[in-house]
Amino acid sequence: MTTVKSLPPSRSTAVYRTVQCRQLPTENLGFPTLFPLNAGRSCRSQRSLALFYDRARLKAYTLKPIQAKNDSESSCSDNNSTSFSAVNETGNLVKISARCQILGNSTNILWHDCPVQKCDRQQLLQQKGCVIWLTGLSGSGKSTLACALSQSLHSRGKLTYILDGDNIRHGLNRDLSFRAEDRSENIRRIGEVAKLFADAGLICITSLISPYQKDRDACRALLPEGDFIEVFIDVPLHVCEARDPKGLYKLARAGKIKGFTGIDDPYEPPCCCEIILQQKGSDCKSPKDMAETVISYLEKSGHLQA
Ligand SMILES: Nc1ncnc2c1ncn2[C@@H]1O[C@H](COP(=O)(O)OS(=O)(=O)O)[C@@H](OP(=O)(O)O)[C@H]1O
Ligand SMILES: Nc1ncnc2c1ncn2[C@@H]1O[C@H](COP(=O)(O)OP(=O)(O)O)[C@@H](O)[C@H]1O
Repeated sequence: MTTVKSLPPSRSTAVYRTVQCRQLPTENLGFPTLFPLNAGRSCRSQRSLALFYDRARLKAYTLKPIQAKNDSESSCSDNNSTSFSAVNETGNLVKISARCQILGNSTNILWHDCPVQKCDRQQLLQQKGCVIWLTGLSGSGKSTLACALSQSLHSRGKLTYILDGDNIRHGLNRDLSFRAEDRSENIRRIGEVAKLFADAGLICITSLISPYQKDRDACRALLPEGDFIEVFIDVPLHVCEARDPKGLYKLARAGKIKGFTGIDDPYEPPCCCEIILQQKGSDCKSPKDMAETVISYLEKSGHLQA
């Protein structure tokens, strides 16, 4: 039977949010089946090393290589979650459930840790890093709210940064279109960047249509519990269309833009988000009032202090 190395016994029954699996050219580091079922044969090698870390307790240990005995039933399901058995330092068999993630096409990459960690940066900034994810139709007021929120938090001495879809499509994501797979890639990349900003200790505000639930969920899963705050700006299509500040709805209705969200491309409203800012009839709160609603949430959630 294999043994688990460097796995703190007190943590051994925790639910691990992410498991990164990769192969190393090292014998005796066996973790054969912690891979999606559709992974290539080479991924199932007996020489795979499972590296796992618990994002919720990032400070305690970031990445610990383990040796583990795979469970006979263990394999990643479609949503990449899995459970497996391992033997902890005290020799007890423990069950670990995890999300697993394959490290793309790269090989021989290990996590590098720094003694200055997220909690140290948060202490310096006197705030907690998080992502405020604004989602809604074009013209619903995402960019306006993002600015109002950033201004209001800035005036309270809080460090924020806005990732706006329009702007990022000028640079990092200039290669992406509005086809479904490109929208997903747009969200995935921005989700990863937002995660880095939150890890830096900033309050990162994203302003993207982000029309698909599964993409927003995937970004949520990148962050520790409570640090992804999804805000749905729930403004009816006819209101957004009447605003039409860029004239895009008009072009979409005229068939000059294909695949425009809300017209001939879907928008999936969040099924469970932290905050809904709703426009009721002709009554719409001012951007400043909406920002206050979000700030009250941040105050209660403790993100405005270290
Ligand atoms: N086909 C189509 N559908 C929707 N939106 C379109 C389209 N083409 C261009 N635009 C403009 O691009 C802005 C949305 O970019 P996002 O990166 O937020 O979109 S997405 O999240 O990837 O769906 C969006 O900006 P906002 O109005 O700020 O939402 C539009 O101005
Ligand atoms: N709370 C609000 N009440 C009324 N009008 C608003 C509000 N928020 C934004 N707007 C207006 O709606 C239009 C679209 O806002 P914008 O922030 O660009 O939306 P989005 O980024 O979602 O496309 C702009 O003309 C803006 O002035």
